[in-house]
Amino acid sequence: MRTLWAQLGSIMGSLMFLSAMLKSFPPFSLISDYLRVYTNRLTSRLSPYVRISISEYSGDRQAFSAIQTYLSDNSSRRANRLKGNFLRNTQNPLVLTMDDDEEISDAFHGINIWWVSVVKSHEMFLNLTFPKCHRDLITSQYLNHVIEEGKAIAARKRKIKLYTNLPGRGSILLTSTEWRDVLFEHPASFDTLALHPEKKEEIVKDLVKFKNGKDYYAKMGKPWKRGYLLYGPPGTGKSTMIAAMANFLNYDIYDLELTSVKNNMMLRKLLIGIERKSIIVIEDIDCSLNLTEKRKEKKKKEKKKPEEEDQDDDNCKVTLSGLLNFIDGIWSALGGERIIVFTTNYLDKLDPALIRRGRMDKHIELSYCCYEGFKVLAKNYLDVESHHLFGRIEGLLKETEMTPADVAENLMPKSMEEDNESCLKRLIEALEMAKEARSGKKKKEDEDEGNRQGQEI
Ligand SMILES: Nc1ncnc2c1ncn2[C@@H]1O[C@H](COP(=O)(O)OP(=O)(O)OP(=O)(O)O)[C@@H](O)[C@H]1O
Ligand SMILES: [Mg+2]
Repeated sequence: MRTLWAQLGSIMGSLMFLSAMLKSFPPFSLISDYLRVYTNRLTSRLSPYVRISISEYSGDRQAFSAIQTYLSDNSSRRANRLKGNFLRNTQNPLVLTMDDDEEISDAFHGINIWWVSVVKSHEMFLNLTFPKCHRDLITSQYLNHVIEEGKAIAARKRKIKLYTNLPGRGSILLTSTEWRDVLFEHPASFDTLALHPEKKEEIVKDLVKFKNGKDYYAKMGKPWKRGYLLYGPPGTGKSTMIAAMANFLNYDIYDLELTSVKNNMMLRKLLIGIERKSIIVIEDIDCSLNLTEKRKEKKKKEKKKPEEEDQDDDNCKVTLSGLLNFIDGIWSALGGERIIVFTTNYLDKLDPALIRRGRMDKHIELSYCCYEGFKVLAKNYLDVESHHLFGRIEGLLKETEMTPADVAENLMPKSMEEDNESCLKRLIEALEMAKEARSGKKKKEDEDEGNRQGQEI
């Protein structure tokens, strides 16, 4: 049928060509117009097909790119002529899309549909042709299906990126800063995180609620954002948890190095450049604020007048209020689906204003390795789920304070030949040493306390 129609189409095409030729001779221009109008009418009357032409400037740019994604996915499997584009910073940099004027076919509920990509005067059109009798189904259901499927394909193919703020290009004086991205390929997941299962489940549930919470936040009239404060000693998995969060949510990470942001204005500029579906991370927030404190002290020494100080605050550094504005003010106004994570080793060093509830919605403590955490690490590093030495390790973990980082280091085989038993024994040895050191320290503290009390008496 389509072949027959294609032949008829070429006859109509010839008539259109004739009309265009006649147009160039003024005496025949009226005939030319008639010929063109009637050929068009005849074509649409006779044609058993409908053609819809969608322009890239048709309004909803997102819908157009979703259709493109859907067609690219289909075309790379079916079309004979493809266009290849190379992407930066990806493992599979070649992206294939259908070439101009190449046709690909699709089917929906048994109906055949044909798509052609056409470029006219620098404008791209996606033309779809389908049998006239299915007009309602195609316009009401098929097009929605294509857009939704295209969005889902894009989400599946989305690669997580890690952004860091670095000095702007050409900025010798380091007065400007901009985001630079690399592909984020950290393998951490909640499955491989050494954490008590109940705590893990609670965090995962919280993240799922946030990710699916668009309507919920809108109903509450609150911006779609959530703040997490991760605190605990070094090596307890704070950074690893951020990586697991990004992989779980499929969000980009924006690692904000606050100490290299010169002032509030620069901070604002950076924040405006953050896309949605992102985790904004400020690691070691206590150190960033320390820096602010040190500047304050320095200024006190220089004995500046208060007005001068305020001006300096705006011009020379990121202030606590600038940061709070980012969390509550500007940040809230920037759209949604953003998570902010602060990490610190010292919870008590932080300004209460920064961590009050509502700003940091959830405080998560990451602490020394528990037995449940050890079992996860043993599975990760040795692929072992039970062993006769596990009981001994469980007892020792209760009596010591060893970080998951240290447990992992001891568990890791030192050579290809080293067996599980030897790795577990090394961990037991390290735990016993830590236990001894701990009891020695405690004894010394008790003695010191005794001496002190003795002196007081
Ligand atoms: N809870 C954990 N689960 C799994 N691995 C962990 C965990 N904690 C630490 N590790 C391991 O130890 C290494 C260091 O952990 P990580 O960098 O996440 O610690 P941190 O809490 O961010 O430390 P710091 O306070 O120094 O930044 C990681 O590469 C990881 O292999
Ligand atoms: Mg860290």
